[in-house]
Amino acid sequence: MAKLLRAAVLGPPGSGKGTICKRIAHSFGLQYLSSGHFLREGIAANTEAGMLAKTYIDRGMLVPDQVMTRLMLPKLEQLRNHSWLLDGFPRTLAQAQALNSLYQMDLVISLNIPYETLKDRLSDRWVHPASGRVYNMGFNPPLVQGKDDITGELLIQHDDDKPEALMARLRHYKELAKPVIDLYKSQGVLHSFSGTETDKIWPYINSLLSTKMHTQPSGAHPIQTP
Ligand SMILES: Nc1nc2c(ncn2[C@@H]2O[C@H](COP(=O)(O)OP(=O)(O)O)[C@@H](O)[C@H]2O)c(=O)[nH]1
Ligand SMILES: Nc1ncnc2c1ncn2[C@@H]1O[C@H](COP(=O)(O)OP(=O)(O)O)[C@@H](O)[C@H]1O
Repeated sequence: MAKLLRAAVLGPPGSGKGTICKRIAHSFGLQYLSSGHFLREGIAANTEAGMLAKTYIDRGMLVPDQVMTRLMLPKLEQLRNHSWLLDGFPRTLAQAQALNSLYQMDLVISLNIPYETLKDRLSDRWVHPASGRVYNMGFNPPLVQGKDDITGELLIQHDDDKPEALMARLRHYKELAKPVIDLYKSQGVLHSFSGTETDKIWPYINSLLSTKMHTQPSGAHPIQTP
């Protein structure tokens, strides 16, 4: 059985996790799972977990660990015969330990982006709720302003992207992400990237994934998730 790739991208809100995960999934045919997207699906579907998550997200807080592991781990179990890439999970040490009890991570990418850049990006972030497709008026604008390229449906801005919510989110992110980053550093699988432009960081990530994927055929599956 070819060894499968287990990878994750960590970073504060607006750091480009989703943008980079989409590029990796597209270039390497990896299954891509976004914790934020699954949470928003639960909120849109009015599930019990979704309603609970919304109370935390609206206050710029992280959703409780047991809600996140109950949401994410069964999805990974369904993909046990595929390589996969995680966007935005794990975000706390408890989540990382729950993940590590089931899977040995091969590669964890940590994005270090300056606060001012995050603030500017999030103020221009527009999303298509149903698909999770993300746009940015400066970086990747929609073909028609305010409309999703594929469906033509209206784009929205997340309440938690507003500057006043960002400070809280960033503070929470930093204090909770540090032990996760230290854990993967101690396992020798962490790769950190700093900068203010995804297009400048991408070539390094691309070559890192190429090395990882070619040293262990991933059994990758060509189906993309949004
Ligand atoms: N100006 C600019 N915007 C970017 C860049 N990379 C990503 N973005 C946009 O910034 C916002 C945050 O990116 P996203 O991938 O959603 O970050 P995430 O919150 O970490 O998943 C989105 O609107 C992206 O389209 C970049 O290099 N420059
Ligand atoms: N792994 C996680 N653990 C706890 N909360 C999470 C997790 N992933 C996402 N969330 C919550 O959902 C919100 C949106 O997540 P996401 O879509 O990844 O956006 P961002 O990367 O901009 O924070 C986060 O701000 C956080 O409140």
